[in-house]
Amino acid sequence: MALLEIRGLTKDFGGVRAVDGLDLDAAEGEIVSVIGPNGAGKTTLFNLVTGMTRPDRGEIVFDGHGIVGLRPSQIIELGIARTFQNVRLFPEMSVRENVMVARHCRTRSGMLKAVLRPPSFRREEAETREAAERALAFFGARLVGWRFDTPARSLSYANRRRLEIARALASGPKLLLLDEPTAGMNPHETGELIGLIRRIRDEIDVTIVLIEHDMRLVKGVSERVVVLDYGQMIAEGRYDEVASNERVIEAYLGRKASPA
Ligand SMILES: Nc1ncnc2c1ncn2[C@@H]1O[C@H](COP(=O)(O)OP(=O)(O)OP(=O)(O)O)[C@@H](O)[C@H]1O
Repeated sequence: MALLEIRGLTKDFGGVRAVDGLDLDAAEGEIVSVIGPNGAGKTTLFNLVTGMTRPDRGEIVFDGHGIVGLRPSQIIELGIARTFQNVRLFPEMSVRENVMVARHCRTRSGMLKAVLRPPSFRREEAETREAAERALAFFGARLVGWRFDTPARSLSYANRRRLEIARALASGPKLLLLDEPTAGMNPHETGELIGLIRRIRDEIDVTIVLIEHDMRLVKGVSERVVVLDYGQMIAEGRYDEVASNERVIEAYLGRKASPA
């Protein structure tokens, strides 16, 4: 059984059908890229899976649970984490704190314990801190050591994007959704990210679905590529299969990104 099963997913915004009867699966441990021209419905798909938007029709089953109608926080607890197209961090909080916040969906202490700070709270906080530091260590030296305590706003753009991924990992997901992880990165940084995404899958045992316009990354990481256009899946397969598919080439003609 697939880890994620989407059936007949449909979402309208006024007169626009952003997602149109979509069926999509992701198997455990797979890396799937979702590509398509601007406005194809990719981000709406992520918003539907994470509970930020409610579908008009269709089913989303994750790890055996129907998740349509659950709150985003419940979906995170079940094991789906995401990053956003535009970086969304707490700029004044430190690098470590930004990641610790995400870990709180796995902790049990409430407000009262946070004020009284009994030993059980302090133990849990130490564990949260260690989990955050482990997630940050995934990026080599870039986000560790003295950077643990620097405010997120002082990081370079590429490091802020890395921090977002670390934060998503700290929530302990089974499924990681990355929305345009290379946006704003230079070719060298993109090259690094290709290796990193594979390492995350191999070492943390997480399934990854990503939206991406940079075809170098799509080619470099995907086991399967799904192409959307006007909310429908128009092609699916290995990168070289979809890149030479006539419907895909046609969908991209005259639009921004192209599957070269
Ligand atoms: N909240 C909203 N209200 C109205 N229309 C929306 C909303 N969100 C998305 N849409 C519309 O739904 C369609 C799909 O948008 P979506 O952002 O999902 O596409 P996308 O494939 O992620 O595009 P891009 O590659 O540009 O990020 C577009 O026509 C968009 O204008």
